[in-house]
Amino acid sequence: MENQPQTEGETDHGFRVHIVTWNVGSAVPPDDVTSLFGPHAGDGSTDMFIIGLQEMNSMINKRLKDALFHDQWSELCMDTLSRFGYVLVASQRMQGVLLLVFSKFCHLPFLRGVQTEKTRTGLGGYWGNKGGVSARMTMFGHPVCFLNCHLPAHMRNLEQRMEDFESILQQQQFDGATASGVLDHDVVFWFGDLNFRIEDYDIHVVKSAIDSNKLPLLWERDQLNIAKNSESILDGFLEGPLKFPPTYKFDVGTHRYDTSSKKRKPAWTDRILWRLRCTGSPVPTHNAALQRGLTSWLGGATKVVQHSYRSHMGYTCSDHKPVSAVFSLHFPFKVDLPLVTLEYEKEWTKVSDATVRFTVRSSFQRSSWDWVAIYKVGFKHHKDYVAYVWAKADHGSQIITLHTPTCYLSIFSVTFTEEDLPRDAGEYILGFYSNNMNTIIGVTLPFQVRTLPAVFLPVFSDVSSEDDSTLVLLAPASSRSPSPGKSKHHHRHRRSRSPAHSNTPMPSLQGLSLHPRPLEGLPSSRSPCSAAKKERLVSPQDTLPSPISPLTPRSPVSPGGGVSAPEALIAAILGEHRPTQVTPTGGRSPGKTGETSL
Ligand SMILES: O=P(O)(O)O[C@@H]1[C@H](O)[C@H](O)[C@@H](OP(=O)(O)O)[C@H](OP(=O)(O)O)[C@H]1O
Repeated sequence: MENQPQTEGETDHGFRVHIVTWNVGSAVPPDDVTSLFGPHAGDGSTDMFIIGLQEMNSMINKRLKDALFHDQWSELCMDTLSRFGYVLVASQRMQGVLLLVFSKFCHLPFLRGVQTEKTRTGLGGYWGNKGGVSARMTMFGHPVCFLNCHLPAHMRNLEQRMEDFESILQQQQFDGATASGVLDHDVVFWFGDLNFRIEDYDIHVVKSAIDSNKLPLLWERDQLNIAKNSESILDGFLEGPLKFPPTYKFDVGTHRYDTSSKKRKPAWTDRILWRLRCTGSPVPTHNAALQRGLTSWLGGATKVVQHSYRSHMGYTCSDHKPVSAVFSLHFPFKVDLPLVTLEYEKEWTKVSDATVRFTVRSSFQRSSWDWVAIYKVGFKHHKDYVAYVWAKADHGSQIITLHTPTCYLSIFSVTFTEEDLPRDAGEYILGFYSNNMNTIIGVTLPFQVRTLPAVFLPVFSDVSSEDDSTLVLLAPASSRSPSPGKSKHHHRHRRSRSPAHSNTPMPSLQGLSLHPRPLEGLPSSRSPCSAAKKERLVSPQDTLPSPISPLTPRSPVSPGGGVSAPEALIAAILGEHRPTQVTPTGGRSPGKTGETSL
């Protein structure tokens, strides 16, 4: 029963995932899609938002434009969700089929091994008007896959739908030893315009069942419900009750079912299902006996509870209505030790103090193209930074190496230049981007930056504050002061190859003050994304501009590539203070994996 939908509002404190699917019928996006994300989109109760669209306008001129910029739907979703503190983690598009994965930024360090796939099934596999796009990752150590499909239309094509789904599942293979196929993941969410129809009844019977709210009559004639009893490929897929009317097909601009000459029968074409692997992923540890014991003791499998499954009948721009579902995921254990932790080295009371220390676990494989960035809360994706500096393994100044029972930790520092520092007041975070893992793998809590009236600020001197916790960053107007670069008191650690360096003379800085944000973990800012200085990242390797999608993995990463147990968990269970030692040479070398062991 635990996998059965609960009634809305039931108390549950899992990891909340909100999924939306919508066949947008080539429509231009409406001005506001906030309601798709539920009445509580901004209250931080949702951990991830997943959006699957089908039939986005993919005419050739539109696709060229979208290739140069983000498509309008992605922009709209990013604009909407970034206001609430959600960051785009993955996106995959195939012609009109799009998948967007957003997460609260505080979860980014624990979403690893992000990979995407796409499979064309249109025109015998040559055309991407139909098919599937997916994104997979481990969430706190547990492999989860999201698959958005657009299957063939029309009542008669039931068999083709099943064949296409099977072919998508077969063709989508991810790198890595575990969870290489979609169904190998502990949890799979399958959604989209699956195009299943209501059999037998004619259009009048279907419409009258809808009008008289006798939906259960139609459930038993729904092709997907019927197929679940006979098609082995559908084994294990679960779906909540269809308590909303069929979401297809409407006259565009109305709430009226199709009155065109096509006379399509209403159907629940737009669906959201989920599937759990029979046995969950094992608790990661080197000790096989310990692993078996812990896995069985902890229950082994991730549990999923559905909290709502509904349509959004108010939208009229497409011949389909959007459908959404909210789930909570209950992980038997969580891998929640960050691979990289960041901290401000000290109070940034002057420009030369803008130093960030970051601690890297030995098992994390660094790259020359990793960077530390300042992000304004409300940022949209990992390249939506205010500024960044390379965190090169060879250039970062290593401070110390600490040996712990399970690994060794190396501490480095990087320094932002005056030009890098935020000009806008607001909430910011620091993030560490891993090029190998193609994600932000370390974040700080948000901190406040306040602009102070520069006229009151002495040049290059600390400003006292009534509040002891207030950190004040001073930066004088250049017209009133020498360049800090020339000041012997304020030597700036300008990195010769810092991507954040600009040759353009920068406008003078306002006085800024940084305040540690008192709230723990949860982003609450709804401020729109900063229009502050943005510089395109051009790595020394790159001769071309950055990829169009900032989230396209540059190199395959290996899912399930060995996530070791959280020490605290093992220690707690074993009653030991010191868990089994994992040495850097203990067979846990991350190699090329995207999911580096702890
Ligand atoms: O645009 P695509 O991806 O090639 O496929 C079309 C799409 O599935 C439409 O929803 C469908 O219209 P209906 O929903 O009205 O059936 C149309 O059928 P049609 O050819 O009968 O118009 C399909 O050809």
